[in-house]
Amino acid sequence: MSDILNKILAVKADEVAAAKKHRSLESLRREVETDKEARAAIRGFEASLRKRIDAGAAGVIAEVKKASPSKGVLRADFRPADIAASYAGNGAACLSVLTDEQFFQGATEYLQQARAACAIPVLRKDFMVDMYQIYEARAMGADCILLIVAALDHGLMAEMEACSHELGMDVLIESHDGDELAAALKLNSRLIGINNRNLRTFETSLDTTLGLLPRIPKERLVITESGILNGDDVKRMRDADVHSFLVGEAFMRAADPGAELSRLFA
Ligand SMILES: O=C(O)c1ccccc1NCC(=O)[C@H](O)[C@H](O)COP(=O)(O)O
Repeated sequence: MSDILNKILAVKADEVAAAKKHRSLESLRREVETDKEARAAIRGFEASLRKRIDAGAAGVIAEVKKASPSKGVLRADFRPADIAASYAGNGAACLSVLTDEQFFQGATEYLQQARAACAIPVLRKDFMVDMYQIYEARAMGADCILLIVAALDHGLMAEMEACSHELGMDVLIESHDGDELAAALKLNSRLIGINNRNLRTFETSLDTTLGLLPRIPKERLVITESGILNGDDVKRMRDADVHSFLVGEAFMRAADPGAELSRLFA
């Protein structure tokens, strides 16, 4: 069955094949592994979230996303550097920047512009299907990558996680149901994302996070993702002891994304 997630994954496989023709994995790997300056400049993604949470605040991963398959264009006047500076100035712990072009109107340059405009860590938000993209993520300056359990078999996911850690990046493992969560918990990363949105149907419910929460050991850091739209949503999560949030649409639709972050998480 070809749902949107399958379509995205098929396009990704083609994109990676094309990228490898342009530049080999060996060449990309060599650049990443020998760039000591870039390695030293990696910003700690998990550390930034934990710092906020330990101080009693929410750990907000603020998303820089022009458009999405479920909602279309969210922000026509899209200036990643301004958005990033606005988020950082209003208490975001980290950024998530869409680099997928075809489905989210994202770009590698947007990640680079956003990261250069602030001092907080940046997640490359894309659909990883091949080891090549892990090196690509580091080469473009990402501090963290996303692995979506629904998109990967366990062996490849474990290999991608190990490689990312070796390169100094943190890894956010995303799941949406009990089986995916069980697979996520077999990995080493402490960052466990629960996506409230079903990526195949777009149905979104915060009950997804609340339902899976009791199964997650305390040493993992739970990040509730998608569908956080107002103060009641934030309160519902914080009352359940969930203090990390990945938010896109609510900020992207606001005239001033940073001011909206500040208002939502006041
Ligand atoms: O957002 C979509 O329409 C979408 C469709 C298919 C795969 C992934 C998709 N979104 C990625 C995300 O998970 C969200 O960008 C992120 O969690 C923020 O969600 P929101 O606050 O609801 O914009």
